Amino acid sequence: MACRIAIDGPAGSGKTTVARLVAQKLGIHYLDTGAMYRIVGLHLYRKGADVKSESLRDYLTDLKIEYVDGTFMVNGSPVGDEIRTPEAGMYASIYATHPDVRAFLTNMQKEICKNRDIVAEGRDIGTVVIPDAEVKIFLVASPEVRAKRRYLELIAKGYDVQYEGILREIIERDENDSSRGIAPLTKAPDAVEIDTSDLSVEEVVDRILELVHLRCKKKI
Ligand SMILES: Nc1ncnc2c1ncn2[C@@H]1O[C@H](COP(=O)(O)OP(=O)(O)O)[C@@H](O)[C@H]1O
Ligand SMILES: Nc1ccn([C@H]2C[C@H](O)[C@@H](COP(=O)(O)OP(=O)(O)O)O2)c(=O)n1
Repeated sequence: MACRIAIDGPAGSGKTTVARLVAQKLGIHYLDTGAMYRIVGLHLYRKGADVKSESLRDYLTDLKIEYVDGTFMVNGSPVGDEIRTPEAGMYASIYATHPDVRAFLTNMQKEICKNRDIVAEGRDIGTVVIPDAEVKIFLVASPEVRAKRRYLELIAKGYDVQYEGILREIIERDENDSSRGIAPLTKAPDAVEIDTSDLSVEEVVDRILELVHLRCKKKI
């Protein structure tokens, strides 16, 4: 039986960092669903698609997303850092509220997660993508802590950002992601909540691994 680990939470709670490490330590697949929403968000923004349109399907027909050995390819080319900007995160959050975008990506994500040991991270993994996941984690941290982490991360990458602007963006995306009508960011009833505000990355990873060994029984 597969061991599927769902890690959900708001921006900057540590999902990507801990999910990659858990997957690496267990030697299993890893899926960053946020990257998929960022790819689609940037694509739709560049096409000038109106998120209020009834249908966005026509804008998605020429977007081929492939997932090859943990790397996303878009129309045959590997995805670059352009999806990691605060703007791309905001476009992702905006267009992620549209049912056509969610259907397009959720079907792909379910396929990738089918019948394999995997760590998948995002907003709706434990509630929509893998609702029967063996392990469900919901990471939380204060907006200020998450903004500071994202600010330091972007500064280290050479982006010219201000902490106050990042805090505003984080709060706006939190509101967007948790108040939308479809697949909102919310803790699944059977998810284990971990407040990462005062925990190191290693401490968060260790807590998740303890749950994996408990819930997945086999030592994967
Ligand atoms: N527990 C933690 N303590 C300190 N820094 C963290 C912790 N978890 C993640 N970070 C750092 O915060 C930044 C954002 O983490 P990330 O994993 O991208 O969050 P998310 O995927 O939830 O948006 C990264 O630079 C990461 O190294
Ligand atoms: N499973 C997912 C993953 C991301 N999204 C949307 C909502 C998020 O604000 C954006 C960007 O997600 P991403 O995980 O890359 O953002 P952070 O790394 O948490 O800052 O995409 C979603 O609606 N569902």
